[in-house]
Amino acid sequence: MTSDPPLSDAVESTAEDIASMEIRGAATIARAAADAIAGQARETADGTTTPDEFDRTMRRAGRRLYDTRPTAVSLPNALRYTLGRMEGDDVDTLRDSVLAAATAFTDRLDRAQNDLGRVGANRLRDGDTVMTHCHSTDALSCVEHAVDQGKDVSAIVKETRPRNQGHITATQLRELGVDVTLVVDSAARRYLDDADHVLVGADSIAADGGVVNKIGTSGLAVNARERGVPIMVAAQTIKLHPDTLTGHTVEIEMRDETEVIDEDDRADIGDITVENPAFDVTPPRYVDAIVTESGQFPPESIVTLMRELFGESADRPWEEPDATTADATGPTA
Ligand SMILES: O=P(O)(O)OC[C@H]1O[C@H](OP(=O)(O)O)[C@H](O)[C@@H]1O
Repeated sequence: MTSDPPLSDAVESTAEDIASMEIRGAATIARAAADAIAGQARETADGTTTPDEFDRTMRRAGRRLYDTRPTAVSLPNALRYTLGRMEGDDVDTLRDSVLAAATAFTDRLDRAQNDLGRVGANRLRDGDTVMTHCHSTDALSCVEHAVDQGKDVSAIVKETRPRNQGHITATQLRELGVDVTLVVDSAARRYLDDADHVLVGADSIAADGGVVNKIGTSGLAVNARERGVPIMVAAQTIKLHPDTLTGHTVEIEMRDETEVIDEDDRADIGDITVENPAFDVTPPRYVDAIVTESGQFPPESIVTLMRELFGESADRPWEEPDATTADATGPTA
């Protein structure tokens, strides 16, 4: 039996960069995955490949990308869109169908983020202060549109340990001309009295309206509710997790402990356990609005939009055609 040929550099390097978080953020991961699938399609359609081999290689590329990070559903949704539209009886037609789907997908991403930003901006008033957590391009789009509308917006930016994505948020908000106050995560409750909104993104949204986002979001939301500060989640519809329609839960990624403490410090402390969950689940009752490119929704009604977009269940085109569909389950927070 011959072994499978290596996957393209586009897929291998994208998979490595997603796993190491060189490429990060749910929408950015989705775009990179679609581009990598297009790169694989171009490379595989080299004139010697059969249609069956093309199909098998593309699915293998999808699996390589799928296996990198488990929580952000934008990645499998990008694979659903691109591989799910692969069709044709010859390799050129198969390749062209994948390339067209990848281009359509990335165009939709741009439009969705822009449309969502306009909706989110309507919730922000002149003079408002938002508190942010992590770095979300969807959330920043809302601020950018508010600024474009001439509104003066300020931000309290949580650092977001362990990887400090708050620094990226602070940099990009400054580029928009927004006044930024950077705080450590544990100072959030103290500064909530100065905030008019909590504004966060999402990695996945479950059918019950639960929001899976960077670890610390749920605690922030509980504190914000106690202080009466509304919680707005900016999430284009590729963040909707169709497997949750059929009762599956969203797997929470556990990352390496060296992100939390370096090996020397750890050795000095002695025998301890270090846990590093990347995400948590904010129950729908703590979320005021989910802002998408299709308008804003109370979390309890997001399931309607999810059914419209995905039907009752979602395909897994990165799997072999005869593979069983079991396994989107995993530990949840
Ligand atoms: O798609 P956009 O809004 O850019 O990002 C969505 C989310 O992705 C990030 O995760 P990570 O930093 O990749 O672990 C954050 O949790 C952020 O809210």
